[in-house]
Amino acid sequence: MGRLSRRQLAAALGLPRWAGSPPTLLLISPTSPGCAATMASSDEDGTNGGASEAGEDREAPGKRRRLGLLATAWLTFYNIAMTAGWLVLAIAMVRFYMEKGTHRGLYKSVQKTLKFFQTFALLEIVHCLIGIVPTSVLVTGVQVSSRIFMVWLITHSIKPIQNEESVVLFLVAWTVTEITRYSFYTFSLLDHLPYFIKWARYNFFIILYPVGVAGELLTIYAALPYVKKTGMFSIRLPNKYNVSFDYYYFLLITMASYIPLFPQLYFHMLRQRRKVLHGEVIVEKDD
Ligand SMILES: CCCCCCCCCCCCC/C=C/C(=O)SCCNC(=O)CCNC(=O)[C@H](O)C(C)(C)COP(=O)(O)OP(=O)(O)OC[C@H]1O[C@@H](n2cnc3c(N)ncnc32)[C@H](O)[C@@H]1OP(=O)(O)O
Repeated sequence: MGRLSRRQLAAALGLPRWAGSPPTLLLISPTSPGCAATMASSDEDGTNGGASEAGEDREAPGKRRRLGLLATAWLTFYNIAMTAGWLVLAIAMVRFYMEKGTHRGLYKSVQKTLKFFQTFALLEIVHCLIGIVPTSVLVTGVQVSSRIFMVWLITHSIKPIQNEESVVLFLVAWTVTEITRYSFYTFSLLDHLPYFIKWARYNFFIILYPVGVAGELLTIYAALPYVKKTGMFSIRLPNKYNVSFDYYYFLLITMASYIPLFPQLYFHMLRQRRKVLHGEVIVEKDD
């Protein structure tokens, strides 16, 4: 029996063709002079940019690739569940605010739903790892882990900050983003993507990303005095393992890490926006 190529193997397993090592891509924009920069960026961020094969089945940017039946069914279920979860959260937040007229107590009233659906999003890293979505593991990993960190190690663990305005800031930014993003994926999978959803997916983030990040940073900042005072999650010397860890300094380092990481995610989304909304054509170079 002859050896299967990576593509044949992926097809046999019902996985998309980008499973395994991604092909080298060129992004060519017929309308934009930024072609060289775009080429570089696609390689830099480690994604295949959602590109498909050159040749007879080359697809337009943003057009969905063929997935196995099982993968499509799972992703459709996952995206519908996530859209519904974040919609429930949005409705609960609006109702809370309309009834109470204050943001105080809002986090407490929605925390269970938030924790459940944000933690469920860890599956997104799995989706990338097993190759059923073509997003970069690194980009998704940073995005999801920073959210998990905010939910569990900051807001859940540090009760005195739960009523900060900054918590509402990131909650609103995350909620609007996720309703848009998961409904975008759902409608794309069903091949009925309304233009408004596509437009919203690649425009809302321009405002929501900085708003969300500002909310996250201000919340961590508000947590600092409490963490310093209580020494929570910190390990002091001497101890039998001879290890020390200071959560306060860890938080300072985490805040500083937003400086290099956030622009990368933001520019990644701006590149995706150019590709999907402004139709930069993707040509694959054979590897
Ligand atoms: C331990 C502590 C660590 C702390 C570290 C701190 C540093 C943190 C620094 C930065 C922190 C950022 C924090 C984030 C805050 C916020 O979220 S604020 C609110 C605003 N946020 C956003 O706007 C988020 C934007 N992010 C995203 O949209 C994505 O999450 C992404 C991961 C960045 C990926 O986007 P993109 O590259 O556009 O890829 P995809 O949308 O995933 O699309 C690629 C193709 O894959 C298909 N696909 C992906 N997922 C699915 C799915 N679930 N179902 C079906 N299909 C999917 C998608 O359709 C695309 O396919 P094609 O169209 O065929 O190409």
